[in-house]
Amino acid sequence: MTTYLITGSRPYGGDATDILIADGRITAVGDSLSAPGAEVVDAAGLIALPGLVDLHTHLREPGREDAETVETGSRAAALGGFTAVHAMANTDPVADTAGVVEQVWRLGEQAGLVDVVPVGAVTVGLRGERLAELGAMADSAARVRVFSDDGLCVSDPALMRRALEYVKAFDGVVAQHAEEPRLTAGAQMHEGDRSARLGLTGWPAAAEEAIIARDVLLAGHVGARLHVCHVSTAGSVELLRWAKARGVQVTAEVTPHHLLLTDACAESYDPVFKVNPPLRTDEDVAALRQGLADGTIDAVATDHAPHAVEDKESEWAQARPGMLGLEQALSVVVETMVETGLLDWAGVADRMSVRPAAIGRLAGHGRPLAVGEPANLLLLDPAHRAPVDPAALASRSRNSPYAGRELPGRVVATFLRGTPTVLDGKATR
Ligand SMILES: NC(=O)N[C@@H](CC(=O)O)C(=O)O
Ligand SMILES: [Zn+2]
Ligand SMILES: [Zn+2]
Repeated sequence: MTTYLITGSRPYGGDATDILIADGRITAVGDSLSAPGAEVVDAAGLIALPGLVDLHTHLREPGREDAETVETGSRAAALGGFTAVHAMANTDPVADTAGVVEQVWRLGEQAGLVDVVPVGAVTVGLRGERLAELGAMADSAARVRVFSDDGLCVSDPALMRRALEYVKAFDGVVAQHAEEPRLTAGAQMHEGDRSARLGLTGWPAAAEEAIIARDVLLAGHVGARLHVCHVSTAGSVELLRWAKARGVQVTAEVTPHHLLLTDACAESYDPVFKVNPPLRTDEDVAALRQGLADGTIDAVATDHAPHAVEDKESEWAQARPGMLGLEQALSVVVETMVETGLLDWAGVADRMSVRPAAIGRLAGHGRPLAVGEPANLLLLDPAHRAPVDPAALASRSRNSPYAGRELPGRVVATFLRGTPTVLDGKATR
């Protein structure tokens, strides 16, 4: 393995120093390190952070390889500074057996750009009728710990309770897509003044909050771990704060798009802004940022949801919900959380690496930048600003809500266990 000497970067935005990487680990951190034979990476002016961990990625393989594959999604992830991504189970076939999760895991190993960690479905075929083989997926080579029917809500409370009880046996967690389906039939966007004016059926905040309220009570009752996917409303943040204060083992994530964009985007009728849960109001965005800053929301997760052109470029009501996220996630967090003074760089590392790794029980990720640790890290140029060009994305899909928008920060390099997956801003494979 090549030895790398990263010179002059600022770990967690602190003082500039050198980092030496050998045999997949960080072997020295200090000033003016010398390492004969090492490949030198000049990182003056760059911030060093632990490799990012995404709890919520749609890689679309198997089934929709025209929209994304494990390989193309892994490349997008590496370019975004990620070293591990959780691959959601709403594929075709659904990842509800040991066979499918092992297939996804192997495809990730072959691509070799990030650790692809499969999420297992909670119910067979995401149908919400009976539990999938959770134990077999946990025991498989993929070692599944996160279970989710994401895309759909486990809406039956008795089934949700049984799933929570079941995953305790292997320290698993149920990641809930909180949407009471009886309240969102035909919903197209956030329910409020704007949806009324635009004539689009609304998705009320209460549809999300009702499920979160129910689920934190269930998780508290059975003593299990619950994770709430893509929290989008101020009321959800309040419920999470209440549940955590009562000692419920609940964690939650917010997406970059819910930190930046609002339902005003729907005025354009451009379906690139159609997503579940929908973009909400300015007040919701402010509460989500505050909740992430104070730790009520544990993590940023992308909900990277690639869609083929024919599924996205249609009229609003026909378009599939979901937007790309991996390649711009860190930039959006820099704009919404760092440049606003809500989080420092250590806080970014905590919410995008340390805590998501802990929630997914990924031992080798979310580790400090310190001697002896696995060399999973990224180098970011915080001064770089450029408009997003969807044609330049590594994802196979083009449904970026940030097209043409200028965002701060550029990932210059990513290392996965000491091997560069990105150098000079380009994927190495
Ligand atoms: N977020 C979305 O709007 N869509 C996701 C499913 C999901 O995350 O609920 C998808 O799979 O496309
Ligand atoms: Zn979802
Ligand atoms: Zn999702």
